[in-house]
Formats: sequence, structure tokens, C-alpha cells
Amino acid sequence: MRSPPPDAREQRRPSARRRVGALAGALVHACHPEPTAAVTALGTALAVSAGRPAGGVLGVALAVLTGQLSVGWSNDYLDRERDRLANRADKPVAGGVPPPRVVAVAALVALAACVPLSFASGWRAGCAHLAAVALAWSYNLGLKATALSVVPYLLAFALLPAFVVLGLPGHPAPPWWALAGGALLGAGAHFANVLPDLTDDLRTGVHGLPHRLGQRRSRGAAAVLVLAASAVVALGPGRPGPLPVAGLALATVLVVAGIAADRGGKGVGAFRVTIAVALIDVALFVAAGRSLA
Ligand SMILES: CC(C)=CCC/C(C)=C/CC/C(C)=C/COP(=O)(O)OP(=O)(O)O
Repeated sequence: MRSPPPDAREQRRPSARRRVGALAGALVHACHPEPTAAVTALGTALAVSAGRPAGGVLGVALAVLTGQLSVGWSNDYLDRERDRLANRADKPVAGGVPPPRVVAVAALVALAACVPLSFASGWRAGCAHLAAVALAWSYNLGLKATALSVVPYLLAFALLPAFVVLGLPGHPAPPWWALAGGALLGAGAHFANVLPDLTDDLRTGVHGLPHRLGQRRSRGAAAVLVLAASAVVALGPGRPGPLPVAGLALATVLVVAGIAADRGGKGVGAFRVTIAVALIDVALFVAAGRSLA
């Protein structure tokens, strides 16, 4: 068969702009876009509600965004063989697009950018945020497959409000309830995030805490942890107004109804309830922003 003339070949090859666009899209897909957006939005909203000035809010947003990008990309890079064995269609790096080397470089560039962006809030705040990012990398590098898998989530999410508060003028100490609320929310997020992948993970040798506890107990743990976060953030600052009381009441009703609906079911109810209560936690956190300092 005769090869097509060079002009036709040229037309069939995607333009450089299209290739860059496709690579950028694949990189976005590989960064864990939903948690990256959610944690960046939480950090930014906390900075606004705690009263950080506009420059400080921008600094927090960019530091958290680059930290999350580095964590998301390194996770998919390090898990690529396991994800390929598990046929994870939602993991583009396992399929080779974007190329693993590009993702590894992107993760390191994001991590390098995160360092000055974190220290822009001051050295205390910078250390708190970089410790959170280091904990998340330790999860990716191996802790996720051990009984301690929940520890990076507990500590990193406690350090997120600490990052925001330590960047305020005078560097006040973060209040206990913000640290405890963040830790409980992070632990709940770990159980909720792992639940859909429990079977695939076990097949590929990942035995984190949720895998050891099993589906049912992990679902319960996720719901109870996010509810405990609601209680701590609603009541911790003292004398709760009508909004925190309403949020806590709604979270309690949802968890009780979710656990009741879960009996004998497949757990979809409890999983959705966990996500809904985690959103209530975020709203309660933002509403309590003024008490952070
Ligand atoms: C404030 C801050 C830095 C918080 C981050 C805390 C933390 C431990 C994040 C890990 C995020 C992550 C890439 C999870 C993927 O887990 P997975 O590999 O179990 O799930 P997957 O199979 O869906 O990728």
C-alpha cells in the first residue's frame, strides 16, 4: 500500500497545541482533582474566615494547591503498577497517558513550588504546612499499606487549620478544637476514600487500617469520625449559636439514619451520609473561622 502524501500525514498528526492540551487534561485527571479542589477550597475558606488579608489568602490557596498537586501526582506515579494490575480505568498514569516520567517531574515541581509558597505565611506556618505535605507523601510512599494508614490523614488534616492560624499576625496557637476537628475529619476522609477500592487494594497487597477492619466496620468508622468532627467544631469554640447547633443536629440525624439504612444493605447509604456530613463539617469550620485566632 502506498503511504499518503506528506501533506495528508501532516493533517492527520494532532497540532502541538492539541497535544499540549491533551497532556494538560491528562495531568489534571491524574492529580486526584476532586480531593485536590476540596482541600484547597477548605484551606482557602479557612484563611478568609480567620481574617487573613487578601495576599495571605492567595498565599494559602497557592501553597495548599501545589501541596495537593504534588501529593496527588506522586500517589498515581507510585501506584501505577498496582493500578494497572487492578485494571483501574480511573487511573490514567497506569495506562501510560500522561507518561509516568512527566507525572513524576510534575510532582517534584509542584513540591518545589510549595516550599516558598508555604513559607510566605511565615516560618511557623510554613513548617506546619510542609509537615502536612511530608505526612501525605509518607502515606504514598508506603504507610497506606500498613495498620498506620490513618496516621498521615489524622496529623495532616490537624495541621491544615494550624497552617492558617499560625500565619495570622502574632502567630497565635491554633485552638484545640480546630486541631481535633481537622484530625477527625481527615481520619473519616481516609475511611471514606478507601471504601470503594477495598477489594482491588486487597488483591494488590494493600492492607491499610480500613482493609484490616473490613467494609462494614470501616463504613461505620467513617460516619462516626465525621460526626465526631461536627461535634468538636460546633461545640469546641464555646456557646454555639443557632447555626452550629442546627449543623450538628442535621449531621446526627443523617448519621443515625445512614447507619439504620445500612443494616443488611450494601452500605451506599452510609457512604453518602459520610460525604454529606463531611460537607457539614467544612461549613461548621468556616462558620467558626473567627474563633480560630
Ligand atoms: C493537608 C494535607 C497535605 C492533606 C493530605 C493528607 C493525605 C494523607 C492525603 C493523601 C491523598 C491521596 C493521594 C490519597 C489517595 O489514596 P489511595 O492511594 O489510597 O487511593 P486511590 O487508589 O484512589 O489513589
